[in-house]
Amino acid sequence: MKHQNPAGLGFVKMHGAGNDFVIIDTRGASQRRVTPALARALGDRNRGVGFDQLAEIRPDDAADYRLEFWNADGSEAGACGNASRCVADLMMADLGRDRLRFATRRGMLEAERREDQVHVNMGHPQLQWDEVPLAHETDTGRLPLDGGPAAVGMGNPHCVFFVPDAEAVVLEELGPRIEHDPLFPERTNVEFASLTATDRLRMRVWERGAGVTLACGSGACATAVAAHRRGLTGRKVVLDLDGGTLAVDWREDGVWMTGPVALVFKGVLSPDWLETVR
Ligand SMILES: N[C@H](CCC[C@H](N)C(=O)O)C(=O)O
Repeated sequence: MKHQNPAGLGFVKMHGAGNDFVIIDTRGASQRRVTPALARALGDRNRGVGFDQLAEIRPDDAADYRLEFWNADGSEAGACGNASRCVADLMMADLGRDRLRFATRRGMLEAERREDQVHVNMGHPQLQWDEVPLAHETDTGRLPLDGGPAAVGMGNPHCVFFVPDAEAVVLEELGPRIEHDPLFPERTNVEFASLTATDRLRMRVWERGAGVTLACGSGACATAVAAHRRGLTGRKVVLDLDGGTLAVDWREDGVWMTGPVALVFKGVLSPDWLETVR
């Protein structure tokens, strides 16, 4: 009865504002670790499970746990705000706590449950360029820009464009061109935002390694930081993304981000399927 083989790998599927994740806990000593090939295979929405990012929970001496993030194309991401909130929601329930600390490639981050939402401190932004010298046909008149784009790091790279109407942007066309522009040797996530009120932005995103996604937490943080530095908004902003609404508050201690989280299902990857992953 090979389908009852207990060597399958358990996972949890969650999403935050439609930004969807597979979460795998590999803290157990005998657990199979995530590899780029496993991330790519699992990220396949036809032959795998499908996700925007895969979050791997690892042990950590100084924190409650460590998180590694993988994109659907098998590449690694240094940060993922929405997956951080989803995993924190799970772990807080497990640990019976309302706050925790987790280690990531960009450093130690913290999360808190306040009322029914999980807030995560994404750390301080890394300000690269307030205006990127991007020589692109983005400014052809088809997509008028409100100034050049800004480049903001949130542990991962973001290139943020302010445009009069983010809805009009053809993400599939511009996103990959900017993602792969030689100005960004590690590629970049790409955001388009327009101001809809003094404290509100409409934002759409093309993610490095994942393509169009319904939301992006670190992208929302980067966009809020860029909007404030450009004098468009204060330090607290609400962002309406394709899959829901996120709120960002750039405080003294870092950029806090919050929004909804949902547990979709728990599952077990079959050993037969795992065998096919090379
Ligand atoms: N969805 C994520 C960001 C993924 C970024 C990833 N695509 C990268 O390569 O940096 C978030 O909520 O922050």
